[in-house]
Amino acid sequence: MEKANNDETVFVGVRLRPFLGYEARQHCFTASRNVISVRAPDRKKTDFAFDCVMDSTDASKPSYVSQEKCYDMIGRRIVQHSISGYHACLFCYGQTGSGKTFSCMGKKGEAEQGLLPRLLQDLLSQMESLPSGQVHCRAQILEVYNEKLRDLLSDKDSAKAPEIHVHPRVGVYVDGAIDMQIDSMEQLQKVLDTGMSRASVASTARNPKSSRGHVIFRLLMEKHEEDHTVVSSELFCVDLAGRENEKTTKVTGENFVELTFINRSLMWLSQCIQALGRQARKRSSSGSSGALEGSSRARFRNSKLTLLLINALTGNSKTCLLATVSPAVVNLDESLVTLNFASTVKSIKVAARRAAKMDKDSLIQSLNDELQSLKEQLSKGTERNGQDLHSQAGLVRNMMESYKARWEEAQKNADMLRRQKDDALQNLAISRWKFAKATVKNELREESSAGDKPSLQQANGDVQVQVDVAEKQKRLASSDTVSSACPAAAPPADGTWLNWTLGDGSVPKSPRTPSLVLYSKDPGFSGRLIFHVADEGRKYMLGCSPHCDFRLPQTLTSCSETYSAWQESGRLFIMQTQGIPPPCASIEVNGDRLSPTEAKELLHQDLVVLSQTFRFVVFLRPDPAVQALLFGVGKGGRT
Ligand SMILES: Nc1ncnc2c1ncn2[C@@H]1O[C@H](COP(=O)(O)OP(=O)(O)OP(=O)(O)O)[C@@H](O)[C@H]1O
Repeated sequence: MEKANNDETVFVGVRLRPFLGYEARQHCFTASRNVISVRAPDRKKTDFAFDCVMDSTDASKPSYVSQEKCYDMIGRRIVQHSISGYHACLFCYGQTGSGKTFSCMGKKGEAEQGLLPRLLQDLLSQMESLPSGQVHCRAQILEVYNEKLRDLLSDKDSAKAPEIHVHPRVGVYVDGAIDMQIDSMEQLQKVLDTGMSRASVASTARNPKSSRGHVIFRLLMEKHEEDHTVVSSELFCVDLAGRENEKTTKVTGENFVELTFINRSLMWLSQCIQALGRQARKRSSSGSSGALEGSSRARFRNSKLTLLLINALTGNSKTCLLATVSPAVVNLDESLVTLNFASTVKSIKVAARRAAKMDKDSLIQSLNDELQSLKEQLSKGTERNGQDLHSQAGLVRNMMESYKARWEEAQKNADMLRRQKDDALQNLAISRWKFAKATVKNELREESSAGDKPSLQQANGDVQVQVDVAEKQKRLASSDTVSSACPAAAPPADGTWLNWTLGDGSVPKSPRTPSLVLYSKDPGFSGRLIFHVADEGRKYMLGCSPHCDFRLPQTLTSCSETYSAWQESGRLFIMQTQGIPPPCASIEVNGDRLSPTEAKELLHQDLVVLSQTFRFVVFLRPDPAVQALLFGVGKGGRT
């Protein structure tokens, strides 16, 4: 597992919401950059410094922090952490009605969207640039309500409540919760809407839509590699239920019971945070390793909320806290509790590590071994309580089956996407092939209408070959340099091309490395010149200079080092040298002119025209159709 260079603190942002109807417009804070200061009558002046302070009290002020700005200040970094392969967690903490759900989820309408939909949108669109079928996302939405775990994606209230387990290899595993495969933002938005519509909300004196449970959104991202390994990372976004003073609250009945559960679980969270803060201070004063002590770890087992968040808070996750506060004097005491909590969180040190690569077979094997050993213990009826062993075996079986099913589904999806991509490529290749064929046909038509057999100079109008024909034919006949890239040889005395391969004239062979194959109207020249871009990572220069790897005939339209071509993982790219103007340097691919700064991936059968003169067909794999066109195979060979 890769370790971060240095311990980092949790990123903490504070957001002041606007005044609500029940609050007298009496400010108790001032905010400037990253400091929020208490300025209230009869109160000690206190400053709190965080990573950022967001003032959303007044939309008419230039310093107003909108939902979009809030995302820029705190949300965007979560996406960066996730994309870089870290576990990441954002949690919102604050008094009831202070703006946690508004900040986290937002409201309908693009401008009012909260952090979670924004960051998911960003994350998914960044993932789109990765090779298709490689990353698979699954989402869970859970709620801890009255210390019970609820699956907000399940429509069956009667379903068995999910259970949290911390497995030494797998980490936090929620048994019995649905995890939805996510393929698009629309689908994710639907999942979010469904989950949030099932969250426990009630009207209280402080908030007509008060969350009565902690809502935990969990996105599991798995990057499947070709060597049958997987890198999994998780993103948590937690909208905590709001704290409220049990002595001063006006809530009663069921809402009061909920409040006691909320406050108790927040108290456990606070205790875990304080223990982590103490540990961080001890670590920095004694220089100790900082591994989480047993007693601190055990503390996380006190509540479902802390157990779920153990990964996010104990060091292997990049974590951000958004603390929300009311600007009003009437809520100052509660706001101070929030700011003190946020200060303690700020002192926690985490040593985040990138998620490790996991061998799929080895994980399934180790779960299977664990299951067999539990079964053995059960059959012997020894040691631990049989009921315990039984449920432990059930859990391991579920875990194993869920991983197997998930990975099989991921494999099926990847295969389907690969097939779709192959089909699309094939169609593209067919259209490129049609383009190339049409070009050839037109030229042949032009030639036949011209009547006479054209001279070499005319027939090969696309390549003004400046060589003696007899000499060239002699070279062709004697050449057997077919299969591999020629090393950069000394410039031949006759000034012809360097670093090229010639078809041997009788049994033309196709290149085995990504190549540019000369296409000419003269069948005596088509396919006879092959530029092999053989070595991965090497930049091959094309031009008329003797230093070029591939030397083009010197004409008015070609300059010294005019183009470069290179290979990356079997893919071929070309680009023109900057600063050389057209027509000296110009690249057309299938009739489209590239911009001077564009590096273009060349695909099999692409027709490339350099300096408006030299034509090449891109050859990436053995292909009878291209061979017939370029080398005359299947048409009785060359004459
Ligand atoms: N930054 C803000 N801009 C505009 N309105 C806000 C902002 N923050 C909160 N509000 C409004 O304040 C009210 C309470 O906000 P919200 O429901 O998000 O609080 P909460 O902290 O989630 O409360 P609870 O803990 O009770 O669920 C809502 O009407 C919300 O629209």
